[in-house]
Amino acid sequence: MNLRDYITEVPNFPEKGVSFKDITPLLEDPQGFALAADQLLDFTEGLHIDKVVGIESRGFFFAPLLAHRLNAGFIPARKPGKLPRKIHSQEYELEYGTDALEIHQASISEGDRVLIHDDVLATGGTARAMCDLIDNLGGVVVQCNFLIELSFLNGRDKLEGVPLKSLIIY
Ligand SMILES: O=P(O)(O)OC[C@H]1O[C@H](OP(=O)(O)OP(=O)(O)O)[C@H](O)[C@@H]1O
Ligand SMILES: Nc1ncnc2[nH]cnc12
Repeated sequence: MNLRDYITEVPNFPEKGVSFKDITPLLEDPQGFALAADQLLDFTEGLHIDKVVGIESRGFFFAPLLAHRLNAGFIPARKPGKLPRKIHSQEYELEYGTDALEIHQASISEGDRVLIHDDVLATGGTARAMCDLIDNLGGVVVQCNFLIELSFLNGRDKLEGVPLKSLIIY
């Protein structure tokens, strides 16, 4: 099976006009899961990576596995108010209003080479915020990788200069 065959498109979720890309069938299938993990890892071939940042919540499905296989640390980027120690925060724009992502300040050291992983690149606001957060802490974003890219939303335009890789492009 092709990776795309594991994704179910759900029309009008979570709101009218949105075609939601549901990755849970891929997660539920051991072959699909392994194929996706292997191909995400292939994207990082030849790169030295110290830390893998996964974005809450769907970025948490693969980021820890990638970190383990790369012998790198896993860093959860969380929605506000969840992390107990000193944090760094970055706001980003949603269709209506703003949200923010936070990581522990101590999680990134100056010069750390960081892979950012999330399930979907849509408008790019989330990934841009994450890149800015890592930059501000002195880390170097060596790649952002995604299971799915919704190319018609032009997320790449917000991430100019950042190496981007996506497994499935709509
Ligand atoms: O490129 P963008 O337009 O910023 O959108 C992409 C983000 O949207 C989804 O997360 P969501 O906020 O729905 O949260 P979830 O992972 O907790 O479901 C997805 O998992 C990405 O993180
Ligand atoms: N259409 C979509 N499907 C799944 N996740 C998303 N995140 C943002 N847009 C999405």
